[in-house]
Amino acid sequence: MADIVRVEGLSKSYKGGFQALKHVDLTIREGEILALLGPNGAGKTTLISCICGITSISAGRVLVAGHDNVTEYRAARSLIGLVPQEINLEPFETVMATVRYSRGLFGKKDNDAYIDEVLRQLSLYDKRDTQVRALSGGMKRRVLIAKALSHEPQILFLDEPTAGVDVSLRKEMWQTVAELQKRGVTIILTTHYIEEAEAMADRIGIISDGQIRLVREKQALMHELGRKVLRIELAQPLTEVPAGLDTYELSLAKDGAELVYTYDVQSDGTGITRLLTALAERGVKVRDIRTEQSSLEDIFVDLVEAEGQA
Ligand SMILES: Nc1ncnc2c1ncn2[C@@H]1O[C@H](COP(=O)(O)OP(=O)(O)OP(=O)(O)O)[C@@H](O)[C@H]1O
Repeated sequence: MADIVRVEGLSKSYKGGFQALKHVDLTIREGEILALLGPNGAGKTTLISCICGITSISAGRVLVAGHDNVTEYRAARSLIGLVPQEINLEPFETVMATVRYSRGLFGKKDNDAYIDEVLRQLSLYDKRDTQVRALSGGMKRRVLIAKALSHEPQILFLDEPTAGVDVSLRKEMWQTVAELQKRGVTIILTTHYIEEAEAMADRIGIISDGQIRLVREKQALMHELGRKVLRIELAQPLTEVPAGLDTYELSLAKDGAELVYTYDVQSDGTGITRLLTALAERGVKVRDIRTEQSSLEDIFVDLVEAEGQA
């Protein structure tokens, strides 16, 4: 996959001196969905605003399909659509007029056939003559996407597309984004919902404190992170892990009252039944068992904390 956006050594300090981005390097691949995941205030909005050229850069540069987004602003910007976090629509305008107006802002010639196509993609076509105020929240969000797509960009940035949105609308948005990707749009979204990154992204970038902590294929990340812990409460405490169980990743906790088995969720068999049988054969009596998923969230928090201390 070719690179469509390159961010090189990007730093951003706001007036007053606060440094929101610290030497960020990031490559976005053509056709992918990249989720930028990070806690509040991590710098996600600042990063996409800098890439889109609506916030000034303090150091470094951004290339959009080879165009520097400062020295070749127009060429770079014309390739980008940005869906902002806030719904800022003119309530009395119709859907069609709203989207047409956005296209005009980019100096593009009228092309209602294209806009109709975008509205169809977003299931808004039958609302094209409806005033924005009469739309549901989900439809308004799709109008924001239609506006962002109005000038035929190749890259779409979605800033927290589902913040404050209920579960069914969130799923609807995920579907919409997947459809857009199928049609060849490269998509970058910011989110602090881990399950959103998990559901949608090809790659996940984790950002905190103005720095990209890692960017990884989702599958690889889930593989690394998809570990579970089985806590086996023992009837009698042990002083050491019973012999002959080397194939299991076992440790003792709670002064030997608990045997902890860590296993990979992705592997075909978890080995739990075999482990429990092996324990019974060794006379180890089990009082209770419970599992804990080491979620993407745990790993995310661990990672952000560990990196923060490094
Ligand atoms: N215009 C501004 N002036 C000064 N500081 C700002 C400005 N905009 C953002 N910041 C600060 O920069 C940091 C990063 O903000 P940003 O909005 O990029 O974070 P975010 O990751 O998008 O957060 P959220 O998930 O809450 O939207 C925050 O500490 C924020 O307070």
